[in-house]
Amino acid sequence: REGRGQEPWERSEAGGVNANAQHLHHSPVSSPTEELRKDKRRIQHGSPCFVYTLAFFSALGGFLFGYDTGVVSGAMLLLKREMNLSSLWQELLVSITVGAAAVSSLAGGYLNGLYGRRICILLASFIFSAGGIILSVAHNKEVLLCGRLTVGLGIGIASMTVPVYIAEVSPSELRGQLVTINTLFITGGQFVASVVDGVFSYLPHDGWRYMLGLSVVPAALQFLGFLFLPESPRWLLQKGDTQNARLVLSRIRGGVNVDEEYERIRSSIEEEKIDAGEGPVLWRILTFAPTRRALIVGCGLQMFQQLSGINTVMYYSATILQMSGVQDDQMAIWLAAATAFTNFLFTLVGVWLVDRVGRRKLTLGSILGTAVSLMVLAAGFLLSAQASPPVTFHPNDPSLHNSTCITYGLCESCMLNPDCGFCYGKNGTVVIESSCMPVDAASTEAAAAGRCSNGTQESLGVFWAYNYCPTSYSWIVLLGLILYLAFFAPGMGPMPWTVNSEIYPLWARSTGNACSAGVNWICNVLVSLTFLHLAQCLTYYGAFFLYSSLALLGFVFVVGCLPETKGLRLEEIEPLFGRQLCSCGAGGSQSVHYIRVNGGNYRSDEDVTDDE
Ligand SMILES: O[C@H]1[C@H](O)[C@@H](O)[C@H](O)[C@@H](O)[C@H]1O
Repeated sequence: REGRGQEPWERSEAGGVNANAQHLHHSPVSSPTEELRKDKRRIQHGSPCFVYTLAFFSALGGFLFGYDTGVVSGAMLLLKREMNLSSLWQELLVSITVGAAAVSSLAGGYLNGLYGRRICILLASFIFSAGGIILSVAHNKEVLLCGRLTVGLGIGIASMTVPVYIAEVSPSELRGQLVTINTLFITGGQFVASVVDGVFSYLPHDGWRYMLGLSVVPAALQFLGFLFLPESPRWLLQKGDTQNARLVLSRIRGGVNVDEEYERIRSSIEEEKIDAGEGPVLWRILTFAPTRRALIVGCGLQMFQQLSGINTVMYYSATILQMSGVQDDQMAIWLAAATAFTNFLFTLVGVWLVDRVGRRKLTLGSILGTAVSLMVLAAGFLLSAQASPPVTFHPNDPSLHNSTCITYGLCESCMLNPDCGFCYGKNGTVVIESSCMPVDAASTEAAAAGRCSNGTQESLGVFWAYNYCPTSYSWIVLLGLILYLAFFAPGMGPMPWTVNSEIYPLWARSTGNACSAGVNWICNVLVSLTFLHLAQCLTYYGAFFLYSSLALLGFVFVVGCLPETKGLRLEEIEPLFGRQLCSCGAGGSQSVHYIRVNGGNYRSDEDVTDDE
């Protein structure tokens, strides 16, 4: 398109670059005219009831994504004892799911283009069900690994298909909210997983079978639901199935007249066919400037979501809470559920805000707040490290002579070695007679030898701290954790998924989403696998300062590159990427509407106001 002299899309704010452009301004704050317009659209789109049903059944994919990634930590506590798992096997069982999700999300782009969204969702729910069954009947670690891999394949396909499907069936004024519901379901899945972990942790034998197997229920529900739910009308139209596309669109819109919407999608697909060029889709995306920019924005958002450390914070929330003085392990499990619930609750705020304040402002506020909260977390860890209690007691047990644990002089360095824990007594609030001991091979809840070989025994005045040090600055860490979730969950949690579902033209949508979801999963693996090493090299506060700097970098990226897509139709979004990448974000806050002027100049149904 570039260099053709005339852009098929014109920005009304562009200073009249093309005199043919019809334009429509509308203020970021809801004016009475805008409200009227919204009412008119609502009437035109009929009852959104069916769309909500579609969103619900699709978002079960998000629920399974959250459940299967969240449930494993609790299951692992039981599994490692029952199956005598080495730490290599534990790491394998946790990360194979995320790794498989990375691969299958990339493959999902191809499958989506070929077989459509509906078949992909059916496939994902079938794979989820199969994975759940394999996991619940597994009798050895190899079968478990196979189950975790299967579940990961389902997660990857669902993670890239569901947002695309919801975006394609939603009316534009509800799109942000409905796609964000998918992330609400992800965090809901993580919360339910943590409750299930809590409940079944009281069932030491086979409790993990229930934890891992319960996901079959929502997976089967989604599969059954999608047997009766329709394909995306946009995909049908793209494949030339015009009759079904019109039927489905009319069904989704509650039987009202869909001629205008249908024609608009059809003509935009026609135009895309001319624009899209030749060769593999990824190649075409990369060689066509607007889609290339959209891909950079989409992948960048997903990358910064993971680099700002959400999964580390979630995973280590139990540790963070233990630092704050929660000594009891059962209690820590329930407090981790409280963390997951907080994440869920603040995602709900995001659902409420996304179509009100828009994607750009929400993401900006969220990532800035995330960066500041990470600094608070880091400061809490720094102060705790500076006040770290020294090792004052060196037990004379010959079995310990080869252990590196006894070489540490401070709790801080002892705690950063995953093979060691801190064993201490208390005189009031003062730590006394403290030693650094190797951890028991069977459980991190006790030392391999000495006073703490039975774990914490308050009645004897003996305390065992694995992964944390007793500190009086823990409240700062706790404050940082709460602030982090409050800022991250409404914006940086859902927006990367929501924005990606809408920024690509139809021909590039599945491939664009596959790539950005792939980036999300790859960064997820990277961050989770490197955290412990990072903490050992840089300490906890160093690691969190690093995440904070990365979040600040993300802020700059969002300021420059993320345009506002609120209220625009999917067919109206591509031209937002018509300018240089770093200036794509500049026009975002103006909420300008675009109207296609190629061929017959289309008037949108909003072109009825006097501000034309
Ligand atoms: O958007 C989600 C959500 O924020 C989850 O809490 C997180 O675990 C995922 O990695 C992320 O993609």
